[in-house]
Amino acid sequence: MNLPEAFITKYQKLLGTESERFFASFEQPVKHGFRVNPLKKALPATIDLSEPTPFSRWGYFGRVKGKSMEHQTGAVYSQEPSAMMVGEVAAPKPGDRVLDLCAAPGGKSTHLASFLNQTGLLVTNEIMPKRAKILVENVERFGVKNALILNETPESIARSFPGFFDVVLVDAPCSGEGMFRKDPESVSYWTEDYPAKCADRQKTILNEAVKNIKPGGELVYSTCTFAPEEDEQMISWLLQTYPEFELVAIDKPAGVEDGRPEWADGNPELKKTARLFPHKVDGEGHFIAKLRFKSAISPEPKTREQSENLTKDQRQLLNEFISDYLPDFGPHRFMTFGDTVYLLNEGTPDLDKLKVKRPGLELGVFKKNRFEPSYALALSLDQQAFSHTINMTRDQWAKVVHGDTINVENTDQFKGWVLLVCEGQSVSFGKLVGTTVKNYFPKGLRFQA
Ligand SMILES: C[S@@+](CC[C@H](N)C(=O)[O-])C[C@H]1O[C@@H](n2cnc3c(N)ncnc32)[C@H](O)[C@@H]1O
Repeated sequence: MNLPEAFITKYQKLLGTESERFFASFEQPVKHGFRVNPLKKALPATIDLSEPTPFSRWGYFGRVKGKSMEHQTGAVYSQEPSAMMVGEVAAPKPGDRVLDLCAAPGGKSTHLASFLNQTGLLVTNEIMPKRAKILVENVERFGVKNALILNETPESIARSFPGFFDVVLVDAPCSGEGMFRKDPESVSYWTEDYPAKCADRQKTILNEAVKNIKPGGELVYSTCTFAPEEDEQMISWLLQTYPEFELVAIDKPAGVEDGRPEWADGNPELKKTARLFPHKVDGEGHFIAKLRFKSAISPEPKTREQSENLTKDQRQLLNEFISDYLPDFGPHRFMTFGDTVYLLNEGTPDLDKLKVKRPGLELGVFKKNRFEPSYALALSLDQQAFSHTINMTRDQWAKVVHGDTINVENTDQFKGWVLLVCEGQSVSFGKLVGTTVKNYFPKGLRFQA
Protein backbone atom coordinates (compact mmCIF):
# COMPACT_ATOMS: atom_id res chain seq x y z
CA MET A 1 0.00 0.00 0.00
CA ASN A 2 1.26 3.49 -0.87
CA LEU A 3 1.02 5.36 2.43
CA PRO A 4 1.35 9.17 2.11
CA GLU A 5 4.84 10.49 2.88
CA ALA A 6 3.49 12.88 5.56
CA PHE A 7 1.64 9.98 7.23
CA ILE A 8 4.86 7.96 7.39
CA THR A 9 6.86 10.86 8.84
CA LYS A 10 4.15 11.60 11.42
CA TYR A 11 3.92 8.04 12.74
CA GLN A 12 7.69 7.50 12.64
CA LYS A 13 7.92 10.45 15.05
CA LEU A 14 5.04 9.27 17.24
CA LEU A 15 5.81 5.53 17.34
CA GLY A 16 9.60 5.51 17.00
CA THR A 17 11.00 1.99 16.44
CA GLU A 18 7.46 0.55 16.72
CA SER A 19 6.48 2.36 13.52
CA GLU A 20 8.01 -0.33 11.26
CA ARG A 21 5.60 -2.96 12.62
CA PHE A 22 2.73 -0.45 12.37
CA PHE A 23 3.47 0.25 8.68
CA ALA A 24 3.99 -3.46 7.95
CA SER A 25 0.48 -4.20 9.28
CA PHE A 26 -0.97 -2.28 6.30
CA GLU A 27 0.35 -5.04 4.02
CA GLN A 28 -1.43 -7.77 6.01
CA PRO A 29 -4.85 -9.13 4.98
CA VAL A 30 -8.00 -7.43 6.34
CA LYS A 31 -9.50 -9.09 9.43
CA HIS A 32 -13.19 -9.87 8.98
CA GLY A 33 -15.68 -10.50 11.71
CA PHE A 34 -19.34 -10.75 12.64
CA ARG A 35 -21.51 -10.59 15.74
CA VAL A 36 -24.30 -13.07 16.38
CA ASN A 37 -27.69 -11.63 17.25
CA PRO A 38 -28.90 -12.43 20.78
CA LEU A 39 -32.33 -10.95 19.96
CA LYS A 40 -33.00 -14.04 17.81
CA LYS A 41 -33.90 -16.95 20.06
CA ALA A 42 -32.26 -19.62 17.87
CA LEU A 43 -29.31 -19.24 15.51
CA PRO A 44 -28.72 -21.26 12.33
CA ALA A 45 -26.37 -24.19 12.97
CA THR A 46 -24.43 -23.16 9.84
CA ILE A 47 -22.75 -20.17 11.55
CA ASP A 48 -19.07 -20.89 12.23
CA LEU A 49 -18.47 -20.03 15.87
CA SER A 50 -15.00 -21.59 16.05
CA GLU A 51 -13.05 -18.33 16.39
CA PRO A 52 -14.44 -15.94 19.01
CA THR A 53 -12.97 -12.41 19.10
CA PRO A 54 -11.73 -11.01 22.42
CA PHE A 55 -13.62 -7.76 21.74
CA SER A 56 -17.28 -8.71 22.15
CA ARG A 57 -19.21 -11.49 23.87
CA TRP A 58 -21.12 -11.90 20.57
CA GLY A 59 -18.12 -11.46 18.23
CA TYR A 60 -16.40 -14.00 15.95
CA PHE A 61 -13.71 -13.85 13.27
CA GLY A 62 -14.90 -14.92 9.84
CA ARG A 63 -16.95 -13.75 6.93
CA VAL A 64 -20.68 -14.06 6.35
CA LYS A 65 -21.88 -13.41 2.80
CA GLY A 66 -24.26 -10.47 2.34
CA LYS A 67 -26.54 -12.60 0.18
CA SER A 68 -26.83 -15.45 2.65
CA MET A 69 -29.82 -16.53 4.71
CA GLU A 70 -27.80 -15.86 7.90
CA HIS A 71 -27.33 -12.23 6.87
CA GLN A 72 -30.79 -11.58 5.38
CA THR A 73 -32.57 -12.78 8.52
CA GLY A 74 -30.34 -10.69 10.82
CA ALA A 75 -28.95 -13.73 12.62
CA VAL A 76 -25.52 -12.09 12.25
CA TYR A 77 -24.15 -8.58 11.68
CA SER A 78 -20.84 -8.28 9.79
CA GLN A 79 -18.50 -5.97 11.65
CA GLU A 80 -14.81 -5.27 11.66
CA PRO A 81 -13.47 -7.00 14.83
CA SER A 82 -11.87 -4.01 16.62
CA ALA A 83 -15.07 -1.95 16.09
CA MET A 84 -16.86 -4.52 18.25
CA MET A 85 -15.11 -3.25 21.34
CA VAL A 86 -16.98 0.07 21.21
CA GLY A 87 -20.41 -1.40 22.00
CA GLU A 88 -18.83 -3.58 24.66
CA VAL A 89 -17.35 -0.50 26.38
CA ALA A 90 -20.73 1.28 26.22
CA ALA A 91 -22.56 -1.87 27.50
CA PRO A 92 -25.90 -0.22 28.37
CA LYS A 93 -28.13 -1.93 30.92
CA PRO A 94 -31.57 -3.29 30.05
CA GLY A 95 -34.08 -0.44 30.44
CA ASP A 96 -31.54 2.32 29.70
CA ARG A 97 -32.17 5.22 27.37
CA VAL A 98 -29.35 5.14 24.82
CA LEU A 99 -28.37 7.54 22.03
CA ASP A 100 -26.18 6.54 19.08
CA LEU A 101 -25.58 9.96 17.53
CA CYS A 102 -23.53 9.02 14.42
CA ALA A 103 -25.05 5.66 13.72
CA ALA A 104 -25.05 4.56 10.06
CA PRO A 105 -24.69 1.90 8.84
CA GLY A 106 -25.64 0.53 12.26
CA GLY A 107 -22.82 -1.67 13.56
CA LYS A 108 -22.74 -0.06 16.97
CA SER A 109 -26.52 0.49 17.15
CA THR A 110 -27.29 -3.18 16.60
CA HIS A 111 -24.65 -4.00 19.23
CA LEU A 112 -26.24 -1.56 21.72
CA ALA A 113 -29.64 -3.11 20.95
CA SER A 114 -28.18 -6.51 21.86
CA PHE A 115 -27.46 -5.22 25.37
CA LEU A 116 -30.88 -3.57 25.76
CA ASN A 117 -32.61 -6.81 24.73
CA GLN A 118 -35.79 -4.99 23.54
CA THR A 119 -36.09 -2.91 26.73
CA GLY A 120 -35.56 0.82 27.30
CA LEU A 121 -35.17 3.10 24.31
CA LEU A 122 -32.49 3.21 21.61
CA VAL A 123 -32.43 6.50 19.71
CA THR A 124 -30.29 5.88 16.67
CA ASN A 125 -29.45 8.85 14.48
CA GLU A 126 -27.71 9.48 11.17
CA ILE A 127 -27.30 12.94 9.65
CA MET A 128 -26.91 11.84 5.97
CA PRO A 129 -30.27 10.86 4.42
CA LYS A 130 -28.89 8.06 2.21
CA ARG A 131 -26.98 6.54 5.08
CA ALA A 132 -30.02 6.90 7.36
CA LYS A 133 -31.91 4.63 4.94
CA ILE A 134 -29.23 1.95 5.28
CA LEU A 135 -29.37 2.37 9.06
CA VAL A 136 -33.12 1.64 8.96
CA GLU A 137 -32.55 -1.52 6.91
CA ASN A 138 -29.87 -2.83 9.26
CA VAL A 139 -31.76 -2.04 12.47
CA GLU A 140 -34.90 -3.67 11.07
CA ARG A 141 -33.04 -6.74 9.86
CA PHE A 142 -31.60 -7.17 13.36
CA GLY A 143 -35.20 -7.37 14.67
CA VAL A 144 -34.90 -4.39 17.03
CA LYS A 145 -38.27 -3.40 18.52
CA ASN A 146 -37.25 -0.49 20.75
CA ALA A 147 -35.48 1.85 18.31
CA LEU A 148 -36.45 5.39 17.34
CA ILE A 149 -34.53 6.08 14.11
CA LEU A 150 -33.79 9.71 13.25
CA ASN A 151 -32.16 11.64 10.40
CA GLU A 152 -31.12 14.71 12.35
CA THR A 153 -28.29 17.06 13.20
CA PRO A 154 -26.61 16.80 16.61
CA GLU A 155 -27.95 20.35 17.34
CA SER A 156 -31.54 19.29 16.83
CA ILE A 157 -31.09 16.12 18.91
CA ALA A 158 -29.63 18.23 21.75
CA ARG A 159 -32.68 20.53 21.63
CA SER A 160 -35.14 17.64 21.72
CA PHE A 161 -33.44 15.41 24.32
CA PRO A 162 -31.79 17.60 27.00
CA GLY A 163 -30.41 15.50 29.87
CA PHE A 164 -32.37 12.49 28.60
CA PHE A 165 -29.94 9.60 28.10
CA ASP A 166 -28.12 7.13 30.37
CA VAL A 167 -25.60 6.39 27.61
CA VAL A 168 -24.58 8.50 24.62
CA LEU A 169 -22.29 7.09 21.93
CA VAL A 170 -20.40 9.38 19.57
CA ASP A 171 -18.75 7.11 17.00
CA ALA A 172 -17.37 10.14 15.25
CA PRO A 173 -16.80 10.83 11.57
CA CYS A 174 -12.98 10.82 11.44
CA SER A 175 -9.94 10.72 9.17
CA GLY A 176 -10.40 6.93 8.99
CA GLU A 177 -6.77 5.85 9.11
CA GLY A 178 -8.00 2.52 10.45
CA MET A 179 -9.92 2.05 7.18
CA PHE A 180 -6.85 2.21 4.89
CA ARG A 181 -6.46 -1.56 4.71
CA LYS A 182 -10.17 -2.32 4.26
CA ASP A 183 -10.78 0.51 1.81
CA PRO A 184 -7.47 1.46 0.11
CA GLU A 185 -9.24 4.32 -1.70
CA SER A 186 -9.65 6.10 1.64
CA VAL A 187 -5.87 6.74 1.58
CA SER A 188 -6.43 9.22 -1.26
CA TYR A 189 -8.62 11.49 0.99
CA TRP A 190 -5.88 11.74 3.58
CA THR A 191 -3.81 14.93 3.77
CA GLU A 192 -1.59 16.19 6.53
CA ASP A 193 -4.22 18.66 7.79
CA TYR A 194 -7.19 16.25 7.44
CA PRO A 195 -7.08 15.06 11.10
CA ALA A 196 -7.19 18.70 12.32
CA LYS A 197 -10.23 19.39 10.09
CA CYS A 198 -11.95 16.27 11.40
CA ALA A 199 -11.12 17.34 14.97
CA ASP A 200 -12.98 20.64 14.44
CA ARG A 201 -16.08 18.74 13.35
CA GLN A 202 -15.74 16.31 16.26
CA LYS A 203 -15.68 19.23 18.73
CA THR A 204 -18.87 20.62 17.19
CA ILE A 205 -20.55 17.23 17.57
CA LEU A 206 -19.31 16.72 21.14
CA ASN A 207 -20.45 20.23 22.18
CA GLU A 208 -23.99 19.05 21.33
CA ALA A 209 -23.67 15.43 22.50
CA VAL A 210 -22.82 16.42 26.11
CA LYS A 211 -26.19 18.20 26.42
CA ASN A 212 -28.04 14.89 25.98
CA ILE A 213 -26.57 13.09 28.99
CA LYS A 214 -28.34 12.85 32.33
CA PRO A 215 -26.37 13.33 35.59
CA GLY A 216 -24.46 10.11 36.29
CA GLY A 217 -24.83 9.11 32.63
CA GLU A 218 -21.99 8.05 30.36
CA LEU A 219 -20.48 9.27 27.12
CA VAL A 220 -18.54 6.90 24.89
CA TYR A 221 -16.42 8.48 22.18
CA SER A 222 -14.72 6.44 19.47
CA THR A 223 -12.92 6.83 16.16
CA CYS A 224 -11.38 4.47 13.64
CA THR A 225 -8.28 6.61 13.28
CA PHE A 226 -4.86 6.74 14.94
CA ALA A 227 -4.50 10.54 14.79
CA PRO A 228 -3.87 11.95 18.30
CA GLU A 229 -5.68 15.18 17.26
CA GLU A 230 -8.92 13.17 17.03
CA ASP A 231 -8.19 10.78 19.90
CA GLU A 232 -6.27 11.68 23.09
CA GLN A 233 -6.23 15.41 22.20
CA MET A 234 -10.00 15.37 21.68
CA ILE A 235 -10.54 13.83 25.11
CA SER A 236 -8.13 16.23 26.79
CA TRP A 237 -10.04 19.14 25.14
CA LEU A 238 -13.31 17.61 26.39
CA LEU A 239 -12.04 17.28 29.97
CA GLN A 240 -10.78 20.87 29.96
CA THR A 241 -13.95 22.29 28.40
CA TYR A 242 -16.36 20.20 30.50
CA PRO A 243 -14.75 19.59 33.92
CA GLU A 244 -17.97 17.90 35.07
CA PHE A 245 -16.89 14.87 32.99
CA GLU A 246 -14.39 12.29 34.26
CA LEU A 247 -12.74 9.39 32.44
CA VAL A 248 -13.80 5.86 33.33
CA ALA A 249 -11.24 3.03 33.02
CA ILE A 250 -11.86 0.53 30.21
CA ASP A 251 -11.22 -3.22 30.61
CA LYS A 252 -8.64 -4.04 27.95
CA PRO A 253 -8.27 -7.49 26.38
CA ALA A 254 -4.69 -8.62 25.57
CA GLY A 255 -3.11 -6.41 22.90
CA VAL A 256 -5.40 -3.43 23.52
CA GLU A 257 -3.25 -0.56 24.78
CA ASP A 258 -3.75 2.42 27.04
CA GLY A 259 -4.21 5.80 25.40
CA ARG A 260 -1.02 7.84 25.25
CA PRO A 261 -1.04 10.96 27.47
CA GLU A 262 2.22 12.13 25.86
CA TRP A 263 0.36 12.51 22.55
CA ALA A 264 -1.91 15.13 24.20
CA ASP A 265 -1.40 17.36 27.27
CA GLY A 266 0.30 14.70 29.40
CA ASN A 267 -2.77 14.15 31.63
CA PRO A 268 -2.16 10.62 33.06
CA GLU A 269 -5.95 10.06 33.17
CA LEU A 270 -5.79 9.58 29.38
CA LYS A 271 -4.31 6.12 30.03
CA LYS A 272 -7.88 5.09 30.82
CA THR A 273 -8.73 5.38 27.11
CA ALA A 274 -8.12 2.45 24.75
CA ARG A 275 -6.10 2.14 21.56
CA LEU A 276 -6.44 -0.81 19.20
CA PHE A 277 -3.51 -0.89 16.78
CA PRO A 278 -3.52 -3.25 13.78
CA HIS A 279 0.00 -4.46 14.63
CA LYS A 280 -1.10 -5.36 18.18
CA VAL A 281 -4.59 -6.86 17.74
CA ASP A 282 -6.50 -8.80 15.07
CA GLY A 283 -8.47 -5.86 13.73
CA GLU A 284 -8.22 -2.68 11.71
CA GLY A 285 -7.81 -0.20 14.58
CA HIS A 286 -9.89 1.99 16.89
CA PHE A 287 -9.70 4.52 19.70
CA ILE A 288 -12.25 4.45 22.54
CA ALA A 289 -12.89 6.68 25.57
CA LYS A 290 -15.58 6.39 28.23
CA LEU A 291 -16.57 9.36 30.40
CA ARG A 292 -19.04 9.88 33.23
CA PHE A 293 -21.09 13.05 33.70
CA LYS A 294 -20.53 13.95 37.35
CA SER A 295 -22.91 16.91 37.49
CA ALA A 296 -25.95 16.78 39.72
CA ILE A 297 -27.67 19.51 37.70
CA SER A 298 -29.61 18.36 34.70
CA PRO A 299 -31.22 20.58 32.10
CA GLU A 300 -34.99 20.58 32.55
CA PRO A 301 -35.95 17.37 30.71
CA LYS A 302 -38.86 17.73 28.30
CA THR A 303 -41.70 15.65 29.63
CA ARG A 304 -44.26 15.82 26.81
CA GLU A 305 -44.59 12.29 25.49
CA GLN A 306 -45.61 11.31 21.99
CA SER A 307 -49.29 10.40 22.03
CA GLU A 308 -51.21 7.69 20.20
CA ASN A 309 -53.11 8.81 17.12
CA LEU A 310 -54.91 5.78 15.60
CA THR A 311 -58.46 6.21 14.35
CA LYS A 312 -61.15 3.88 15.69
CA ASP A 313 -61.20 1.90 12.43
CA GLN A 314 -57.42 1.55 12.33
CA ARG A 315 -57.37 0.35 15.92
CA GLN A 316 -60.03 -2.23 15.15
CA LEU A 317 -58.13 -3.58 12.11
CA LEU A 318 -54.92 -3.77 14.09
CA ASN A 319 -56.62 -5.47 17.06
CA GLU A 320 -58.13 -8.06 14.71
CA PHE A 321 -54.71 -8.81 13.22
CA ILE A 322 -53.14 -9.11 16.69
CA SER A 323 -55.85 -11.43 17.98
CA ASP A 324 -55.72 -13.59 14.81
CA TYR A 325 -51.95 -13.88 14.50
CA LEU A 326 -49.93 -12.63 17.48
CA PRO A 327 -50.90 -14.75 20.53
CA ASP A 328 -48.34 -13.26 22.98
CA PHE A 329 -48.28 -9.67 21.79
CA GLY A 330 -49.18 -8.04 25.12
CA PRO A 331 -50.26 -4.45 25.70
CA HIS A 332 -48.58 -1.80 23.53
CA ARG A 333 -49.08 1.77 22.40
CA PHE A 334 -49.11 2.64 18.71
CA MET A 335 -48.79 5.62 16.40
CA THR A 336 -49.33 6.20 12.71
CA PHE A 337 -47.49 8.23 10.10
CA GLY A 338 -49.78 8.36 7.07
CA ASP A 339 -51.14 4.83 6.66
CA THR A 340 -48.23 3.10 8.37
CA VAL A 341 -48.50 2.03 12.00
CA TYR A 342 -45.62 1.73 14.45
CA LEU A 343 -45.04 0.54 18.00
CA LEU A 344 -44.65 3.50 20.31
CA ASN A 345 -41.82 2.85 22.74
CA GLU A 346 -42.03 3.73 26.42
CA GLY A 347 -40.61 7.20 27.04
CA THR A 348 -40.69 8.38 23.40
CA PRO A 349 -40.78 12.17 23.61
CA ASP A 350 -42.84 14.42 21.37
CA LEU A 351 -41.53 13.82 17.84
CA ASP A 352 -43.03 16.96 16.37
CA LYS A 353 -39.86 18.82 15.44
CA LEU A 354 -37.73 15.84 14.38
CA LYS A 355 -36.99 14.15 11.04
CA VAL A 356 -38.19 10.69 11.98
CA LYS A 357 -37.30 7.67 9.85
CA ARG A 358 -38.98 5.19 12.23
CA PRO A 359 -40.76 6.22 15.47
CA GLY A 360 -40.63 2.58 16.57
CA LEU A 361 -40.98 -0.89 15.05
CA GLU A 362 -42.99 -0.72 11.82
CA LEU A 363 -45.94 -3.07 12.25
CA GLY A 364 -47.71 -2.65 8.94
CA VAL A 365 -49.83 -0.55 6.62
CA PHE A 366 -53.58 0.13 6.53
CA LYS A 367 -54.89 -0.44 3.02
CA LYS A 368 -58.57 0.42 2.54
CA ASN A 369 -60.30 -2.07 4.82
CA ARG A 370 -57.39 -4.30 5.62
CA PHE A 371 -54.10 -4.38 7.46
CA GLU A 372 -50.92 -5.61 5.78
CA PRO A 373 -48.08 -6.58 8.17
CA SER A 374 -44.61 -5.27 7.37
CA TYR A 375 -41.28 -6.97 6.70
CA ALA A 376 -39.80 -5.30 9.82
CA LEU A 377 -42.45 -6.98 11.98
CA ALA A 378 -41.65 -10.39 10.46
CA LEU A 379 -37.95 -9.96 11.23
CA SER A 380 -38.66 -9.03 14.84
CA LEU A 381 -40.72 -12.17 15.55
CA ASP A 382 -39.66 -15.57 16.78
CA GLN A 383 -41.47 -18.31 14.95
CA GLN A 384 -43.50 -19.16 18.09
CA ALA A 385 -44.79 -15.58 18.20
CA PHE A 386 -46.90 -15.97 15.04
CA SER A 387 -49.85 -18.32 14.82
CA HIS A 388 -49.17 -19.65 11.29
CA THR A 389 -45.67 -20.46 10.09
CA ILE A 390 -44.24 -22.26 7.09
CA ASN A 391 -40.82 -23.88 7.37
CA MET A 392 -38.95 -23.47 4.11
CA THR A 393 -35.93 -25.22 2.65
CA ARG A 394 -32.92 -23.15 1.56
CA ASP A 395 -34.11 -23.47 -2.06
CA GLN A 396 -37.50 -22.06 -1.12
CA TRP A 397 -35.76 -19.27 0.83
CA ALA A 398 -33.77 -18.38 -2.32
CA LYS A 399 -37.04 -18.19 -4.29
CA VAL A 400 -38.70 -15.96 -1.70
CA VAL A 401 -35.83 -13.43 -1.48
CA HIS A 402 -35.83 -13.37 -5.29
CA GLY A 403 -39.50 -12.43 -5.28
CA ASP A 404 -40.98 -15.71 -6.57
CA THR A 405 -44.07 -17.47 -5.24
CA ILE A 406 -43.60 -20.88 -3.64
CA ASN A 407 -45.95 -23.84 -3.33
CA VAL A 408 -46.51 -25.72 -0.10
CA GLU A 409 -48.82 -28.36 1.36
CA ASN A 410 -51.91 -26.90 3.01
CA THR A 411 -53.75 -29.81 4.57
CA ASP A 412 -55.96 -27.72 6.89
CA GLN A 413 -56.96 -25.34 4.05
CA PHE A 414 -55.74 -22.28 5.98
CA LYS A 415 -56.09 -18.98 4.13
CA GLY A 416 -54.24 -15.87 5.32
CA TRP A 417 -50.92 -14.48 6.57
CA VAL A 418 -48.05 -16.86 7.23
CA LEU A 419 -44.61 -16.23 8.72
CA LEU A 420 -42.02 -17.76 6.40
CA VAL A 421 -39.22 -19.39 8.35
CA CYS A 422 -35.93 -20.98 7.28
CA GLU A 423 -33.88 -23.04 9.73
CA GLY A 424 -35.56 -21.32 12.67
CA GLN A 425 -35.08 -17.77 11.27
CA SER A 426 -38.01 -15.54 10.34
CA VAL A 427 -37.59 -14.45 6.72
CA SER A 428 -40.69 -12.51 5.67
CA PHE A 429 -44.48 -12.67 5.57
CA GLY A 430 -46.38 -14.43 2.82
CA LYS A 431 -50.07 -14.93 2.13
CA LEU A 432 -51.28 -18.47 1.76
CA VAL A 433 -54.11 -19.20 -0.67
CA GLY A 434 -54.64 -22.89 -1.51
CA THR A 435 -51.12 -24.27 -1.87
CA THR A 436 -49.57 -21.02 -3.16
CA VAL A 437 -47.67 -18.58 -0.94
CA LYS A 438 -47.94 -15.09 -2.34
CA ASN A 439 -44.65 -13.26 -1.87
CA TYR A 440 -44.49 -10.14 0.34
CA PHE A 441 -40.69 -9.89 0.48
CA PRO A 442 -40.09 -6.13 -0.12
CA LYS A 443 -39.51 -5.36 -3.79
CA GLY A 444 -36.58 -3.01 -3.13
CA LEU A 445 -34.68 -5.65 -1.15
CA ARG A 446 -35.04 -8.65 -3.49
CA PHE A 447 -31.85 -10.39 -4.63
CA GLN A 448 -30.48 -13.45 -6.39
CA ALA A 449 -28.89 -15.65 -3.72
C1 LIG B 1 -17.76 6.32 11.85
S1 LIG B 1 -19.26 6.58 11.02
C2 LIG B 1 -20.40 5.73 12.03
C3 LIG B 1 -20.35 4.22 11.97
C4 LIG B 1 -21.44 3.56 12.78
N1 LIG B 1 -21.45 4.04 14.15
C5 LIG B 1 -21.38 2.06 12.78
O1 LIG B 1 -20.85 1.48 13.71
O2 LIG B 1 -21.90 1.45 11.82
C6 LIG B 1 -19.65 8.25 11.37
C7 LIG B 1 -21.00 8.73 10.90
O3 LIG B 1 -21.12 10.11 11.25
C8 LIG B 1 -21.88 10.76 10.24
N2 LIG B 1 -21.58 12.22 10.25
C9 LIG B 1 -20.90 12.93 9.34
N3 LIG B 1 -20.90 14.23 9.67
C10 LIG B 1 -21.60 14.35 10.81
C11 LIG B 1 -21.97 15.46 11.63
N4 LIG B 1 -21.58 16.69 11.35
N5 LIG B 1 -22.74 15.22 12.70
C12 LIG B 1 -23.13 13.96 13.00
N6 LIG B 1 -22.80 12.89 12.26
C13 LIG B 1 -22.04 13.07 11.18
C14 LIG B 1 -21.44 10.07 8.97
O4 LIG B 1 -22.41 10.23 7.95
C15 LIG B 1 -21.22 8.64 9.40
O5 LIG B 1 -22.33 7.84 9.12
